[in-house]
Amino acid sequence: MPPAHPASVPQHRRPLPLRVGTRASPLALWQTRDFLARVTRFCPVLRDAKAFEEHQLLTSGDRIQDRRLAEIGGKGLFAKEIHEALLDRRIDFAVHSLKDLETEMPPGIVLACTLKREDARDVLVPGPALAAPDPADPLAALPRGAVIGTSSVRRQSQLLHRRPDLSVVMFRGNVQTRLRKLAEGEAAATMLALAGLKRLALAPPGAVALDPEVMVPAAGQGIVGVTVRADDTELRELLAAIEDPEARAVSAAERALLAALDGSCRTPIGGHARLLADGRLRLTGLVARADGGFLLRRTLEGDAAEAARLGAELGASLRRDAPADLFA
Ligand SMILES: NCc1[nH]cc(CCC(=O)O)c1CC(=O)O
Repeated sequence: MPPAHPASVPQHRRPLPLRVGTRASPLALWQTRDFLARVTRFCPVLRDAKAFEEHQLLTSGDRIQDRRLAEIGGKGLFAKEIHEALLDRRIDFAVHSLKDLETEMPPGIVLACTLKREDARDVLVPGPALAAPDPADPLAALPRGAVIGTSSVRRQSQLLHRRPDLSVVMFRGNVQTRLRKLAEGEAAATMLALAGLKRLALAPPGAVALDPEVMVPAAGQGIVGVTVRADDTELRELLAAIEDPEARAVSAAERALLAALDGSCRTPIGGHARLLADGRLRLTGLVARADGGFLLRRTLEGDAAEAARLGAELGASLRRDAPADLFA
């Protein structure tokens, strides 16, 4: 799809500023400001310094720091209060990390725009006591019995499947908090999304990216998504014009996979799609047990125009062949 010509962007007659909702973490703020910069490049009438007003919102996911997301209700927790602000008309649109956004939007809210994907891979970050891992096989290099900090059941299951000798301690908080815990020796290494590190211009020494076939990323990882009220035609048109069609296709596949598998938010699930040179789409899905004792990974290729159908099909196939208790 060719990028829409700027002339097709609607003139904005509505009162300014447009109010943008965001979480307050450094990563969320970076993503929000990057998004606003894209909008103003595309729509010069919004270049005015007073065109946007940033509303930082505290979500349940930010408040609850002592438990796994999987235990307290999963993804929706980073978006609930933001959805409420949209529906209450306290904000006009909101910027999210797509991987923290539930697959089904609440009534009245739509995912209007997905931005160009940053690197979707996870990285292994060694703490100060560890030698830099071998980039060819980073997980093999971890010392026997080492303690790895993560609170993601998806990362934990894939790590323990490969290395049952390792143990895992909970690491929550934003990217900076987790790096501080690592520096303080709470774990020998941790795993983070490369996208977050790149956006924050952080390059922890020894960090190595993990092959997405070895550590299947989360659905939507590295993609920023923007939500608006379904009835806000004007903003929906503007946002549709700056959408990245490739990000829309891969996220449609990954999110349909997630939706098809989503029996319980405690289930480790991975989903990663990429567009091939011939316009086809290749999707890898993973479902596992948190302790790594069971792990099923499958790949499917199909027409990128039918990304969501492909995701649903792969999700159904994984679900059929995984133990039923994973979806209880
Ligand atoms: N769950 C927190 C979160 N949500 C999005 C990112 C990274 C950026 C992205 O995936 O777009 C992170 C940090 C991490 O997982 O290390």
